[in-house]
Order: sequence, then C-alpha cells, then structure tokens
Amino acid sequence: MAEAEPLKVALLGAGVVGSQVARILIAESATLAARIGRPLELVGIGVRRLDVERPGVDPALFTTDSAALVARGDLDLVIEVIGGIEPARSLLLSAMEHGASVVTANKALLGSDMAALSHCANANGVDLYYEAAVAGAIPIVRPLRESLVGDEIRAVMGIVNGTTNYILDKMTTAGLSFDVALNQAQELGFAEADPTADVEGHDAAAKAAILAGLAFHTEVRREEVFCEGISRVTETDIAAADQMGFVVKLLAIARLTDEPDARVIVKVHPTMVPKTHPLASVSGAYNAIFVESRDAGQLMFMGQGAGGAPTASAVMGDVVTVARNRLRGASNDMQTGYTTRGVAPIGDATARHYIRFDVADRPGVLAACATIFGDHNVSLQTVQQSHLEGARRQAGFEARLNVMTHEASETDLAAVVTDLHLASFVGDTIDVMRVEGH
Ligand SMILES: NC(=O)c1ccc[n+]([C@@H]2O[C@H](COP(=O)([O-])OP(=O)(O)OC[C@H]3O[C@@H](n4cnc5c(N)ncnc54)[C@H](O)[C@@H]3O)[C@@H](O)[C@H]2O)c1
Ligand SMILES: N[C@@H](CCO)C(=O)O
Ligand code: NA
Repeated sequence: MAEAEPLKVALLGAGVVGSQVARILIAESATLAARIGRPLELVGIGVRRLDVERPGVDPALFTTDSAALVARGDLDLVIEVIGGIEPARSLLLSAMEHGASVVTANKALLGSDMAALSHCANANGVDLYYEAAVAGAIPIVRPLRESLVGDEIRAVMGIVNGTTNYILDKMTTAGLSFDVALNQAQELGFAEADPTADVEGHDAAAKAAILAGLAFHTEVRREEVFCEGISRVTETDIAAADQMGFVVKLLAIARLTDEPDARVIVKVHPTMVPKTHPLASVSGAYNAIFVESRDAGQLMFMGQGAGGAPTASAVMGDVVTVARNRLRGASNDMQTGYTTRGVAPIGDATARHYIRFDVADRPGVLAACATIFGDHNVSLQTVQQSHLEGARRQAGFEARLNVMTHEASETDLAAVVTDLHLASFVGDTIDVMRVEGH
C-alpha cells in the first residue's frame, strides 16, 4: 500500500560522521520509523573508495558514483557528510533538483554559498537542514531559525571550534605551550588533519557566517567575516589576561551596528572574556553559544561541537524532521523573512581593548601616551604600570603599561597603535586584544 512505502534515503560520505549516521540509520531503524510514522530505507551510500572495511553495513549499498545516486529521481532525502565545496555543492543541487530534501553538516559549503542552496531548496519545494554544521550536537540552528524567530536577536557570541578552545584551555589551566596543546588536540581527534582551518579561525568563520545570517535574517558569506585565529596568542597574553580577571577564548561574534539601517558586525578573533562570564567556564573541546535577545534575554547553549556520534545526533534530528515534513507534503521556506542588511567593515566594529607595551620610564611619558589615545577618541578605563627587570626588559624601555580602554572602534584603535609605534618612547612590541562581555 502507498502509505507503507518507506522513505528513500541516500547517504554521501562514510567518514567520521557518515559512519555514525549509517550506524544509527541501521541500528535504530525501528525507533526512527516509530518517530517518523514511516520506515526509512537506506538505498545507497556514496563513498570515494570501495576497498575500505565498513562493518555492519551491507556492501551492496556502497557506490563511488554519488552523482548517479543523487539523480535517481525517487529519493526523499539525501544526507551529505562529505565536506568541502565540490563535489558536495553540485551533488546537493542535483539532489534538490531531482526532488530530494537535503540534510548536511557542511559548514564550509553553507558558509560560502547559503543563498544558492536555499534558493534551490525553495525553487524545488524541498527542505535544506543543517543543524550539524554549527557547533555539532548543540541545537543552535533550529533555535535561531524557529524557537527565537518571534524575538529580536541582539548578539550572538560563541565558542564554535573545539580544537582552539582545547588549545587555549590547556595553555591557561595546564600551562602547556601552544604546540604541545595542539599536538594533544590532534591526538584526541578534534583537530582537522591540516589544523590550519581550526587554528587560523577559518572553521569558526564559516560557522559565524551561518550564525549571523540566521540571527539577523540576512545573507552573510564567509568572505565577509573578519577572521583572526589563535596562532599569535602567547603565554604572556594568557598570563596578563588571568591577572586582570579574564580568560582568552576564540569567539565568533555577530551583532548589529547601532544605527537606523543597522548593518551586521561579524567577526572571529581571540577575545578576553571576564572569568565571571558564562563562556569563560567552557573548557576542553566543548562549544557554547551565548545569545542575547530583546525578550528572552540571555541564553546559553553548550555541548559537544565535534566528534562522529555527537555530530550524527544533530544530523539524525534533522533527518526525522525532514522526513516528517515530507510525509505532510510540506517544506520549510528558507528565504522567507530574509532582509538585505549589509555587513559592516571591521573598522566600524567597537569593543573594549587591552593593550600592552613597554615605555621609557621618564617624566612625561605616561601623559604623552594618554594624549595619543585621546587624540583618536579612545578613552582609557584603567592603566597599570609595572617595572621590568632583567630579561623582560628591552634597552631603554623599563616600564610595562597594561591599558584597558573603554569601547572604541577598530579604526580609532588602529590609529592609536600606529602613533604608539611612531613614538620614540615606546618599545617595538605592542600587543592588543579585544575584550567582550561584562
Ligand atoms: N568530524 C566532526 O567532528 C564534524 C563536526 C561537525 C561537522 N562536520 C562536518 O561533517 C562533514 C564530514 O566530516 P567528517 O569528519 O566525517 O569528514 P571525513 O573526512 O571523516 O569524511 C568524509 C568522507 O567523505 C568521503 N568522500 C570524499 N569525496 C567523496 C565523494 N565524492 N563521494 C562520496 N564520498 C566522498 C571521504 O573519503 C571521507 O570518507 C564535513 O562537512 C565536516 O565539516 C564534522
Ligand atoms: N575541527 C572542528 C570540528 C567540528 O567542526 C573543531 O575543532 O571544532
Ligand atoms: Na548544531
């Protein structure tokens, strides 16, 4: 009978996440059928190589021809866990054009091309779900897209990369060097094979683009996200932050500018966060997203942002929802409510800033430094001076200044740093870190 027909599912990719998705689809088929109201039938798994042992899965399901698999024309659902831009992009567009709904964990693809994918989903009346693409198992895409859609998001600040959080946490709490902490993250399997995407913030920036788009109902592309990773964060930065009551976290931040036609500020950078802030206590490879909205106030979402099974949990939540939609003959319109807010250049972003530099210890120097800040409209909150001894001291620069500013724009702050560099009474090294949270 037509009602008893299973929903046909294809899986693309059988790596860390895909193998866990396959396991759940097979082992939990009865439970899934009960929750959906119809069985799911896994009809094919697209892989790159057939000569790999994949226990527990019928070998007849595997194919290296993913393009033919998604173009069968009778699929209800395609799950993409290959990663990267191509061939994932072409495969998903083809799947949707052939009438299948899509579930993907691919933040790189969504970060670069959300508009084309959501347009294709709408044009074909199918679903595009991607909970696993941001912060793995943590429900954050659907809370922003559905639960909070009647509210007004003010800001989203998140720890969305497990590898960098692990590195910064171990440098802070165990005194490990950057390299040792990174090696540990690689051994534990959080880091990418080439950890540049983690360390330089590119992975977090793709997730920031997705979060900003969801929070502010607009399209934000990865290239528009200001991105600075953690490779230049030193043990001195972490120790100085600690002394002042802060921890250093790599944050993805999205908020609106304070102007009538508000634009989106979206950025990823190492950030000093007060130890009392909810994000400060997120340790190890955990992820967390802190949301501030008009009516709900402050919300915190925390959990495992990486790993095969946690990420598969988010994929399967989407699979069940999309399957239910399919049975109702409905799809979730991705573009309704989309506005066309611009993304503001990073120079317009404001934050408090921490600045550390060495100066000559003689009369008038502190006043001259204060004048440089004042000349560029940067107001000082606190200034601490300490005397440098021995190896910490550069010839002629005997005092270290730790300065905390009030809120200042990146443009004004950059002008301050340029002028400090030009001043004969300031040493060569000027370290700056942005500060967020209260
Ligand atoms: N691993 C995680 O913790 C995690 C967390 C969140 C999101 N993701 C995302 O999930 C996706 C998969 O990640 P992963 O960790 O499982 O990666 P992975 O490298 O372990 O698996 C990807 C698999 O896809 C296969 N593949 C490559 N080209 C293919 C093709 N043309 N057709 C079919 N298969 C092909 C590869 O051989 C590999 O086995 C990525 O988009 C990743 O960003 C991963
Ligand atoms: N390498 C990523 C995997 C999850 O996206 C991380 O460390 O968070
Ligand atoms: Na998620």
